[in-house]
Amino acid sequence: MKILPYKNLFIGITETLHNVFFENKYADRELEKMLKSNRKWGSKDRAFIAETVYDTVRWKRMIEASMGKEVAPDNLWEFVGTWFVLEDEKLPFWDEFKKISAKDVLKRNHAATDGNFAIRESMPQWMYDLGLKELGKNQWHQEVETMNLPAPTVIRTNTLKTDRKALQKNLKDQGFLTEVLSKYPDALEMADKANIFKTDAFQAGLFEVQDAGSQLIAPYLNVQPGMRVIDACAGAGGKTLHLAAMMQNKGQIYALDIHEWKLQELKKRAKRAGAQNIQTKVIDSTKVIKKMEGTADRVLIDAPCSGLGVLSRNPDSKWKLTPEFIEDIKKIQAEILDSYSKMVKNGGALVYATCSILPSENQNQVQAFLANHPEFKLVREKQLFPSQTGYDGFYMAYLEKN
Ligand SMILES: C[S@@+](CC[C@H](N)C(=O)[O-])C[C@H]1O[C@@H](n2cnc3c(N)ncnc32)[C@H](O)[C@@H]1O
Repeated sequence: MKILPYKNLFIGITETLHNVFFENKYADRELEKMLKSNRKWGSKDRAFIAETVYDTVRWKRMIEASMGKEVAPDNLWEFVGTWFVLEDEKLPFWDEFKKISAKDVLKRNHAATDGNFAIRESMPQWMYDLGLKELGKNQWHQEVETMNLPAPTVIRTNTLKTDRKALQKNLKDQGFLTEVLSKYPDALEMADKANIFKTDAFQAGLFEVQDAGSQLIAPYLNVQPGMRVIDACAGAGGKTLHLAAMMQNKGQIYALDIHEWKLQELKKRAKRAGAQNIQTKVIDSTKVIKKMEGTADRVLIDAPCSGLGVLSRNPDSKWKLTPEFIEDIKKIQAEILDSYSKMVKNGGALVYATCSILPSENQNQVQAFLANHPEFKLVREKQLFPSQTGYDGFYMAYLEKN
C-alpha cells in the first residue's frame, strides 16, 4: 500500500493504536469504531487505515527495536513513521516525522533483527520461548512466519438457504469475486478485502464469515438431522449455526455460554440464517450442566483458549496475552472437559476443539482427560497448522462414550 499523505488519516491511525496499546482495546473493534465515525473517508482511505493499524500492531516489537525505544502515548507518530521507513516509503514533510532519521532506523533494525528470530518476527519473548518449548524450532518458526501474514477472508455458505455455486454467482453479480476452496465443502475465499457485511446476500443470511479451518469443526461432530446436540461454549454461535445447517434444522441444538450477551448475538445471527432448532441457555450455575447430564448425542466443547492459532487474525493478542492467562485457561479447559463431558449420553460423542496450536492445550488436555475417564475413547484427532493450510490453526478431537 502506498502511503496516503493526508494528516487526518494518520490521526485516525494513531488514535486507534493508542486505544489498542494503552487502553487494552481490541484492534478490530477500535478500527470499526474509527471507520464508522468517519463516514466521509473513501474506500482507499479505509483500506489504508485498516492495513496500517493491523501491520503496526503485528510488527510492534520489530518496529520498537528499529525505533530504539518502546512505543508510548507520546511517540505514536514516530512509531508509525518508523514503520513506513521500514516499508521503504517516503514520509511526508510533517513536523511529527521530523525526528525520524531513516538511516538510523535501518541501522538499528539491522542490529536488532540480525540472528534474532523473535525480534525479526515481532514476537514477545515469553511467547516465542513457550512455542519453542512446545513445538520445537522448525515447526514454531514456520507457524510464526505464517501467522505474520494478513488473514484471508473466508465465508461459509449457509446451506439452509443456498448452495456454494449459487452464492458465488450472487456475490459475483454484486461485484465480489470469490474462489472455491475445494477442501472445505461450504467455503469461499474473497478475492479482495471488502465490506461484505453490507451485501444483500449477507443481510439475507446466505453466508457467515468464518475461517476455513473453523469450518472443519462442526463436520467433525458427525451430526445427523434429528440429533440432540449441545454446543457448550457457543459464544456468538459460529459453530452452532454451522451445526444447525448440517442438521437441516431437524433435531435440537442447545447453545450454552457463560456470557449472555454472546448468546444474544447468536440469536440475531440464527434469525438471519433461518436456523430454527437452536435454544440458548446461559450457564449461570452448575445446575444447568447437571440437568443435562447423559442427554446429548453430541457435545461440542469449543473451549476458551490462548488463541495461539489465530494470531494472524488477532495480532493484538501478542501484546495482550500473558503466561499467567495461558496457565489459568488450561485449568479452565480441564475443568470444562471434566464436567461438560457428563452431558454426553452412552453411545454419544464429544468433540473438544481449540484455536490453539500448543499441545498443552490440545493433545495433552485430551490425554489427561482420558486417563481419568475410561468411559471415553479417542477415535480421531486433528491439528491444523497455519503453515500447512494457509488458514487459522485449530485442534479437534472426537471422543466416543462407551
Ligand atoms: C472459542 S470461544 C467459542 C467460539 C464459538 N464456539 C464460535 O464458534 O463462535 C470460547 C467460548 O467459551 C466461553 N466460555 C468461557 N468459559 C466458559 C465456561 N466455563 N463454560 C462455558 N463457556 C465458557 C466464552 O465466553 C467463549 O464464548
